[in-house]
Amino acid sequence: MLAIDVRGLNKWFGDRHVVRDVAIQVGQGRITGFLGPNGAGKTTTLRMLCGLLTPDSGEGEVLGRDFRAEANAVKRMTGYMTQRFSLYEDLTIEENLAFVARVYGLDRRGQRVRAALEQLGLADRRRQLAGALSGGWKQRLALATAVLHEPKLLLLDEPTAGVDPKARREFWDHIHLLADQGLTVLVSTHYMDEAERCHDIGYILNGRLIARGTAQEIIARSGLITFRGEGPDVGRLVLPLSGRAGVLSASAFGSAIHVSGTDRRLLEEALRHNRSGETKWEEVPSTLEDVFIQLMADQADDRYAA
Ligand SMILES: Nc1ncnc2c1ncn2[C@@H]1O[C@H](COP(=O)(O)OP(=O)(O)OP(=O)(O)O)[C@@H](O)[C@H]1O
Repeated sequence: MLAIDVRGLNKWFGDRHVVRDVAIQVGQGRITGFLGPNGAGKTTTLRMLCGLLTPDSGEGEVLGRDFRAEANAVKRMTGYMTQRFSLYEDLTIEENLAFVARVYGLDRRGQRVRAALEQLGLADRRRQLAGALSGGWKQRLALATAVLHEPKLLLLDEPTAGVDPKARREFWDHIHLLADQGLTVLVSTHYMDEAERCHDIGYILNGRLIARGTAQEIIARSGLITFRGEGPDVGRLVLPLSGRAGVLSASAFGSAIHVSGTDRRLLEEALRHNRSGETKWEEVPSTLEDVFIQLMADQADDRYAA
């Protein structure tokens, strides 16, 4: 079942066309990550889908409603967790939840607060002041407040920026539990590890949705071939390789470099040319990061062409 089925989505800010003819379908209970450079139009797209921002054009359904005519109904069924979520630092976890429940005029308040505390593993800490919590726990509380009204759609804006790896993992485990219960999740992110935890990915560039699918599908469709080079000072090869024909991207990963392209012959020729004898090359499966680096490089080329 589709939670989102929208086409022809456009948005202008003044004379700037920031979302261009986006068509998108999202299955119910799927977690979809949206990636793309700063200012690409991710947040604007997601806010329009959730009824938080009025599009200039577009038609279709979100959560079974006409997403433009019934934008308010869609908005009410959406939970929104922004990067800079606001909590009341001098209230406890439980008081924060109870406060949000009152502000939104929710029914069954006590029951909802108890359920959210349980669901997100906050019950033992419910009397702790929000201000005294670590980043990971604050973020979990923010998630609890975002789902208190039992939304059908959850919008997360770079949800684990600045959170340590253990807390990130636990946060994502909770997101998956919510999705398993039918919640559809849209995530805007710059982090590859977050993207890899999503079921599907959308890549937005200059307001256009240019890649869509699972990580594996996007990697396969890119046709990207990647070689990994290892050896002493291998990082110094990044610059000379970057300029060569057939090399779409070259970048350092720890003590190795990844060199990618779509034309095998040209790529191998470039590597042969830079062979120093000390560098060992092996072909490796392209990663999502390799593909995104290439997509970003394409954008740079577009700019030069414009
Ligand atoms: N309310 C607004 N008024 C005018 N311009 C806006 C408004 N909101 C966003 N923009 C512009 O629209 C473009 C797309 O912004 P958007 O926030 O959707 O990008 P993004 O892909 O989410 O970027 P980031 O990764 O930096 O969050 C940007 O150039 C931004 O400056």
